[in-house]
Amino acid sequence: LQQQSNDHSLSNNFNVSQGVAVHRFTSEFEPLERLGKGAFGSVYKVRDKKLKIEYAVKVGCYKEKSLREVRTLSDLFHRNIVRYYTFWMQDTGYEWDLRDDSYDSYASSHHEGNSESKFLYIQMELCAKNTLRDWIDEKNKESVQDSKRREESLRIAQEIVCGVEYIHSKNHIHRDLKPANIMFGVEGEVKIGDFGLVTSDDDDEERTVCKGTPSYMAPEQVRWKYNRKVDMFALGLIFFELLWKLSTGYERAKVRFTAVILTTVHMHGVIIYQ
Ligand SMILES: Nc1ncnc2c1ncn2[C@@H]1O[C@H](COP(=O)(O)OP(=O)(O)OP(=O)(O)O)[C@@H](O)[C@H]1O
Repeated sequence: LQQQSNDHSLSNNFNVSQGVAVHRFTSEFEPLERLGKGAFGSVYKVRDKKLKIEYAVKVGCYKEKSLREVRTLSDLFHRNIVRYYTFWMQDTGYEWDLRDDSYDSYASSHHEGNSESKFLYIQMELCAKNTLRDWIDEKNKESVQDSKRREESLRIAQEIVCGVEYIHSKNHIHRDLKPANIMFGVEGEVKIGDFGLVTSDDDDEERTVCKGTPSYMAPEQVRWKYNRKVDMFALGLIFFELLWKLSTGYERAKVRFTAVILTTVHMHGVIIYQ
């Protein structure tokens, strides 16, 4: 697998995709299930036909910016970060037909006449289906506060911090940390995923537009000038949700409001007396 990963390094893949790999997805993998759908595209559970090993493959329209997810993932190797294997581009997309559980590949319709590859495929390790969002929702269903919740929350929180610390040590900012982007590996270990909004900690150009998920975004993230601390803001909100039952949007908004006030106080040295 390491060899395969090396063979298909960032620079090699362009050549591979323009040459032989036109239908690589369906020729090498058996798609088993659609795991999720996001802004970029869909993520599929697949089985490698030769190796008989299951992976996750993310399929979306190719844009120059979508390569930053691949670039970052290929730079990261950590137990708490979803493992990247390889990527390639095809001029055919892929659509899972939910009505009859069948699937088909399709040619791009919106870039017709353009001979360049138009779909990006990212092969990753397969994580458990339930994300941290599901874990929190499940815990919130329990009427009495589960005594194990604190214990498990602490372990999860520590692992998220480990992953984020590593991302920052490589000079990246995730920018979209939220429970739905935190998954679990085979041993229940945390796996941070969805690096679609990742940016470099010294790349001002990428920060001219407001990006992220509003309910987890640091207040300064709407402006151009911010740094890795925006990830820490999101972490704080995730820790609240891990530990306490914030079942309504109103409760969530209250926590976020408090967090914004505290951040403002911290950033501007303002003390508010009530
Ligand atoms: N490696 C993986 N293993 C298992 N499931 C995954 C994996 N990667 C993603 N998923 C599932 O697919 C869903 C969509 O993935 P992801 O968030 O990466 O896509 P996206 O298009 O970038 O979404 P977004 O709109 O949040 O940016 C996730 O919520 C998760 O449930």
